This record gives sequence, structure tokens and C-alpha cells, in this order.
Amino acid sequence: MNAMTDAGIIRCALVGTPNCGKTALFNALTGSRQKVANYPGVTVERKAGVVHTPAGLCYSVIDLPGTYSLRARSPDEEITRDVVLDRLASETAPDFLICVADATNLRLALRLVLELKRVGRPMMLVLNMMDIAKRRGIEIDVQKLSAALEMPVVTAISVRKGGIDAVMAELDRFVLSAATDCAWTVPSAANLRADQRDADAIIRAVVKMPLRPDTLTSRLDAVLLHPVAGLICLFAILFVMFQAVFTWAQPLMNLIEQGFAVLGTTAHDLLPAGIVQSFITDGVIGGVGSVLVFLPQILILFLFILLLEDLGYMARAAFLMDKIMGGAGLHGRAFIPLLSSFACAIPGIMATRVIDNRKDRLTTILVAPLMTCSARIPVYTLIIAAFIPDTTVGGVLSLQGLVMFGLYAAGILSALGVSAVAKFLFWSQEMSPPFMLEMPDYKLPDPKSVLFGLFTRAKAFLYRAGTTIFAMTVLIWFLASFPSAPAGATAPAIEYSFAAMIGHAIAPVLAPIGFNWQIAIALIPGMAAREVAVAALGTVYSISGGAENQIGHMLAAQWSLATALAFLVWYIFAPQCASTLAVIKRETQSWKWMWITFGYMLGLAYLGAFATFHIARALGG
Ligand SMILES: Nc1nc2c(ncn2[C@@H]2O[C@H](COP(=O)(O)OP(=O)(O)OP(=O)(O)O)[C@@H](O)[C@H]2O)c(=O)[nH]1
Ligand SMILES: [Mg+2]
Repeated sequence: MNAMTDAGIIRCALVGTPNCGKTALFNALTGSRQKVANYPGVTVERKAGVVHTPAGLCYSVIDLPGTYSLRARSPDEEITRDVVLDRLASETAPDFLICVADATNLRLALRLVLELKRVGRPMMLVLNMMDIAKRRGIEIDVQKLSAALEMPVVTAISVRKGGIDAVMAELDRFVLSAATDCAWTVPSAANLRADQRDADAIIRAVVKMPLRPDTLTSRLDAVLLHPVAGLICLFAILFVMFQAVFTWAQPLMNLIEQGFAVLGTTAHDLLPAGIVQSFITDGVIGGVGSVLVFLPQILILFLFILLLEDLGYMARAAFLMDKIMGGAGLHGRAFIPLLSSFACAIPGIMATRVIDNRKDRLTTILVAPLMTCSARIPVYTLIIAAFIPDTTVGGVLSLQGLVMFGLYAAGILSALGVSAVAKFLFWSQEMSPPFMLEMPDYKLPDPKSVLFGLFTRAKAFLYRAGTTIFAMTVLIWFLASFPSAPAGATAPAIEYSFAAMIGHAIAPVLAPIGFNWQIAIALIPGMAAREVAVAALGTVYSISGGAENQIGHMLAAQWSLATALAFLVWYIFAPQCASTLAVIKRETQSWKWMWITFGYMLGLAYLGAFATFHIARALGG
């Protein structure tokens, strides 16, 4: 037995139907922390890790997107097909396939195993989710199954690392032998039906189903998938989510804000007046601190998204929204990518790989950046807190929360509008394939994995604050501080700086939408990350305005309501994120779609802000 091939370590690949727990198994085997969630299509790219077995062998393991057949339909399934069939120039084929199957849902899983056998590589089958199978009273004769499939079969509970020893033991037993010839050909519908018949026959021989089937999922679905009650529940959930983001976070945000205020005054008092003091108080604390305040809101948003994902609700929401979105030219499959875009458009755009039809996928990519990503939260919150009174409507709903909800709704509605227009302009002739998505069973979220998800998000946000946002803040501070004011100058020092020169140069273009030069200078570094605009405004205004540490108060004193509203509208639409544009280029493999996205978003932002500014001013704002 020798796990080392001439080319290096043995390579195995995890293959299985969507949502069967491949990534959970991958994480358990390799100690990685890849994203696991309860809906089909979580993994959309290949991820590699390393396993060290008890016998001291070392394997490389690849986690792959789920698929029902190697007859790949969508870009994520193509990745699985290409890895399994050795079609990638950049990597050698896996020596060993670890098939993963959801033990509670074996029909399509076994059909895939039968198809994979024709690839001619050594294989094993991991029956995952055995905890749920046992609870439901599903009995599987593992030995008989192994004999029928002619491959080792082990059981596992991957989320709790159950059965990992058995998988490792199989890896230790594995003897590298030459793969037999690949007999796989693209299966026709008749081939798939024949495989399904064989799979069903095996299931009849080895699986004993319980007399009383599990009804919790179907009872919940009777309400949650109901065309009317289901939609009401969905909107109620989303509404509570947005209210929560705004109201629950407030006490924590106040605390962080006070912390930074104390830090700012302490630094101001301790440091001698001059460049260093200005850098620390205006640049670092005023800039980065102003963004860090928003951590609680971002975490509350993620808490909701993580809970919905783990519960198994996402696929239901997608199903409910299919009709509504279909009216606007969006496919039901677009829902999960679009909802993920509330966190950030980048994973959202990558998640569109599960959409098989190219035009549906392009439409989704085109509108994903209109979803309110978490980087807009700081901008929205800052402006809302400064300009919208903190009152309640009807005694319960916070007005500020309602405005926030309105901004989210504006993003969603404009996405529907843009996709309707895109459908009309680019592909009015084409029909979308029907919506098909397997509904996962409801599961109670695992607190550990939810906490870990929150921790990862917090880390990513802090990392961004410490790198991109910090770097941009330092740049702005530098531009706003140099050259310093000449002796005997009367205007504030910043008026003589590079920032003012650049800002004044751009300002005429932005004047029609009510933006002053301070906003102009905040928008450019805002391309690196949307939150930078908040930090930049903080720095620019604290340098021009003196000791006041509350950006909100400074803005309220200096901007008209019309400008503030125009600024909010600008942020609904503006393509203020270079990384999103780069991902669009990568995922569509075309500059054309990147520029179309950039162009239409910029156009909408300018027109929207222009209209808002002038209407608000006409109304006296
Ligand atoms: N109860 C239980 N849940 C599991 C088990 N393995 C995975 N899960 C859950 O099943 C869901 C799907 O797990 P993933 O690992 O994301 O599935 P996947 O096969 O990688 O899915 P895709 O990447 O979408 O193809 C998650 O909610 C997991 O927490 C298990 O053994 N028992
Ligand atoms: Mg996965």
C-alpha cells in the first residue's frame, strides 16, 4: 500500500448531489471552514484541502459543486464534470472518487453513483446524514448496498464529524491501481431512466422505509409554501430583518461610538498639536472608527441570513418569488444569488453559476449589484441618523427603520425594473427553462456553525477596515492635509489642500445633483469600498470642521436635506465598487457586460440623484 503516486500525493474528489453534505464532510476531513448551508448550490467552485490519515498517509481532497449528473447544465456543474472527467489542463484527474449521498434521499444520489461508475475510477460511497435517517426510522443495509454497488460504503454524520474514522480507514485501505478505461458518454434521457430503474431496484433491496413518514417538513410547507400565506410570511421575515438591522444594533453602536469618541479626545489631549495628532485623531480614529461603528448592524444582517440559510428556508423563498420575479424577467433560481447580494454582490454574482440558462444568469449578474450590500449600510445609516427624525410611526415602527426599508425596497424594485428592460432589449425572444430546485428538509440551525459564520464575517469586516478602508483613509487624510495653509491664510486649512483642488475640479459635474466638493472627494476612494465614503467624509469634515467628532452632526449642519436625499439615491444605484466590476468581468468573461453594468448604474445614479435633489428642493428640502 502506498499513497504516493509518481506525480505526488493521491488525489480524491468529493462528488454528490447538491446539499448532501459534501462540504461538511470536506471540512471534517481537512479541518477547513468552507461554507456549509442548507440549500442546493452553496459550493460553486472547486476547493482543495489535505487529509492526513491515521496510517500517516497524505491525500489531497477536492470539494466540488453538487450535481445530479455529469451531463452538466450550469457553470458550477461543469466544474464538477471537468474535474471528474479529467478535462482540465491545469490539474490531473482525481485518483479516487468519494461519492457522498444524503441517506434520507437516495434515489437521485444512487443514480449519480451508477453514472459515476462508468468513469472507471476507484470509488467509495459515504452515506451522510445518518442522524436524520436514524431519527426517521430509515434502515439501510450497508453491506448489501456495498455488494450491489461493488464499492466500499460507510455511514457518516459529517456535521458532527461522525464516521470520519471510517472514511479515513477506507482511504488507508485504498491501493492505487490504474484506472480502468472511461466508459462514460453523455447520458441520454433513456440512459438516465435506465440508471434510475437500477437505482430504484437497489433501494428496494437495501432500504427499509419507516411506516410513518416524517411530516414536520410537509406541515411547515403547507403554510410556508402557500401562495398567499407563504408570501406574507416571507415579507414579514424580510421586514423584521430590516427593522432589526436598524433598531437592535443601536445600543451597541452607541457604545462603540462613545468608545471611539473617548479614544479621539484622549489621543487629542495626549499628543502634541501637529501632524501626528491630526493623523491619529482625524485620519485613523475619525476615519476607520467611523466605519467600525457599523459592525453590529452588519452582524445582525448576517445573523438573519445565516439562520435562514441553515433552516432550509432559502429554497422556499426562491420558490415563492419565482412567479413575481418571472414577471420581471428573472428566474426563480436568481433569488438565492440576489439574497446573498444583500451581504455582498461578489458571492452573489458567483452564486449565479447555479443558473443554467446563460441569459437568466447574465440578467441576474446585471442586477445583483443593485441589491443593498452590507457596505451600503454605513452610508445609509449615517445619512438617515443625521437627517431623518428618530420618531416612531404608529407607535411601533421606527421611522428611520422605515426609510432604511425603503432604500432596500428601492434597490429590489429597480433590480426588477432593470431585468425587465434587459429582457426586452437583449433577449425578448427566448423562453426560460422552468424553475426546478430541490427543497431541502428543514433543520435546526447549528449554533456553533452560525456563531462561526458571524465570526468569519466580523473578521472579514475588520480586515477590510484595517486594510482597504485604512489605506484609503490615510490617503484622504494626506490629500486633505497637504499642502498646508500658507501663513496668514483666512479660510480653513483644507481649502488649500490637494483634496480641495481635486474636489473643486470634479464638483461642477456633480453640482447639478446637489453634491459639493467634499462629497466629490469622498466618492473617488469610495470605489475601493463603499464604506470608505463615510470614512472620507469623516476625515474631510473633521479636518475642516475642528474637534467635533460626530460626522452625523457635521453633515446635518452643512448639507441640505435635498443633498442628503440625493446622496442616498446615488448610493442605491452608483457602481461604487471596483471589486464587483472585476468579478462581473471574470464571471461573464467579457468586458462588454462589465461596462454595461457600470454604465447603466452610473446613469441611474446620476438621473436618480438629479431628480431627487430637484424635487426635494422644490418641496422646500
Ligand atoms: N443533520 C445533519 N446535517 C448535515 C449533515 N451533513 C451536512 N448537514 C447539513 O446539510 C446541509 C448541506 O450541507 P453542505 O455540506 O453545504 O452540502 P453540500 O453537499 O456541500 O451542498 P452544495 O455545495 O450545495 O452541493 C447543511 O445545512 C449542513 O449543516 C449530517 O450528517 N447531519
Ligand atoms: Mg458544498
